[in-house]
Amino acid sequence: MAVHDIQNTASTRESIIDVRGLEVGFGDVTVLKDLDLTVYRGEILGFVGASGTGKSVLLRAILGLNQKRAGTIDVFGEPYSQMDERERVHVEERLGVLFQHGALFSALNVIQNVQVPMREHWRLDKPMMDRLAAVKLSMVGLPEDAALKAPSELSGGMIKRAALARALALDPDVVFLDEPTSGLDPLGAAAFDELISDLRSALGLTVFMVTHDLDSLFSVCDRVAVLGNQKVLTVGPVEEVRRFDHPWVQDYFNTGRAVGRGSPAATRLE
Ligand SMILES: Nc1ncnc2c1ncn2[C@@H]1O[C@H](COP(=O)(O)OP(=O)(O)OP(=O)(O)O)[C@@H](O)[C@H]1O
Repeated sequence: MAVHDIQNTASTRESIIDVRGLEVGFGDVTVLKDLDLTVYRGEILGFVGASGTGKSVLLRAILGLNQKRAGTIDVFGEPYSQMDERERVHVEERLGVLFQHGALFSALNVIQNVQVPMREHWRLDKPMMDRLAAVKLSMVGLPEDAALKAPSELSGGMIKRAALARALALDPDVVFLDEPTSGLDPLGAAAFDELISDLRSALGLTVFMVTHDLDSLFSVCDRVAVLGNQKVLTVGPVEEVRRFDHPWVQDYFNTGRAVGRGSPAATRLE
């Protein structure tokens, strides 16, 4: 079945990630099949679907961390799987990732965490890396004294911000966010959404955001893609996607649960 693309703007916008006919599975289990999805430069794309449908599997497949069985994934117009090592490393530098729960290295302090990608990809002396990492921490709104703290000393919101600073370490074109607001209180989640939106405007970022958070979809996402039946069922502006005739979509968006952040109803969706 072809993707139901409510707002097909392919002719006018630059595709940054183009997934066609993707199949990913593990052993006897097929998680994704015949999946098509395009991410356009400069947009914030929200990616939703029931728990366990394969949102993180897709994110990891795009990053080359999950093997695909079939299909193509083009990143910046080039097929990822056909790149040589040098091209792949270059593309990796343009993709920042905030994994679910932040995934900071517990043995490193905050500024050292931010410097991990810099050490892997760049040859810079320590004073320069310290200066660059400090800029990233300030961009995500962390106070200066957070730099030398261990991850265990940070609040949930600060962990997300530190992980975002690490995702931004190499000045990427695209950031992948896996459930960035999960575990945050309503105000913290709203502040994080605002930060994403501000960074997109300031840096011209493209954002691929896996989320369960309805408020994020309505407040910051330009388009929303829905994963179901192993593929993208529909993609478009949230106000149109919410009208898509599919039981999960109707249940998720339109059963009175798409209400304010932090309400008991909204919390059930986390
Ligand atoms: N490395 C792996 N080996 C085997 N099965 C896997 C692997 N990674 C993911 N899966 C399976 O793929 C399915 C989809 O997992 P995934 O984490 O992508 O779901 P999700 O949509 O992100 O869920 P949630 O919203 O709960 O985070 C699950 O059944 C999961 O067990």
